[in-house]
Amino acid sequence: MIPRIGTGFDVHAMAEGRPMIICGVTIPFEKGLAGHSDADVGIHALCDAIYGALAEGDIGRHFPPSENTWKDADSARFLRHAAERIAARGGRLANADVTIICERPKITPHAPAMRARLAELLGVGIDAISVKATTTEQLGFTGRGEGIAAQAAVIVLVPA
Ligand SMILES: Nc1ccn([C@@H]2O[C@H](COP(=O)(O)O)[C@@H](O)[C@H]2O)c(=O)n1
Ligand SMILES: C[C@@]1(CO)OP(=O)(O)OP(=O)(O)OC[C@H]1O
Repeated sequence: MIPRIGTGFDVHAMAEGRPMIICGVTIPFEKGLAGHSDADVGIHALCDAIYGALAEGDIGRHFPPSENTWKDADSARFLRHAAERIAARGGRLANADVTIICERPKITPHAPAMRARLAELLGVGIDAISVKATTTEQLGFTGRGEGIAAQAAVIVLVPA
């Protein structure tokens, strides 16, 4: 097997009256994230990292925002698809590392549940999945609480 790296990045704006769903976990918070789907910024970055590792485009190619089917869609659907693409190539996910960038909500208390959910969706052990967080020291749109960013990196092993 040969290792292929992939990276992903996503941003969603904060919005009133929406759930705050990050890495498949609903977090109690006064706002949520706006998007065409459920706006799970962590899963979207992770999907893009996997598609990138496979050189199979990005989440918008597989799930176009122009298609009403994906309105308010559970992003678990997208991550399962990314996992299926790894399997279709005869590969396996070696590891994934997701970073959530925001001041609030605090992510660390939810990181164990997030890791467990992502591992379940990807069909890998929890040790293969990392979820961590950082602020931007109150700078920029994340610092002002206008939105949340996420970045992800993966190593996918594929047959030579
Ligand atoms: N939304 C966040 C942001 C950060 N954390 C945790 O706090 C630590 C310190 O953050 P800095 O940006 O000051 O480096 C960070 O390492 C995380 O453990 C968090 O849980 N949720
Ligand atoms: C996930 C999709 C699905 O329509 O919609 P959004 O929730 O807007 O999320 P984004 O990260 O902008 O990716 C684009 C779309 O593929």
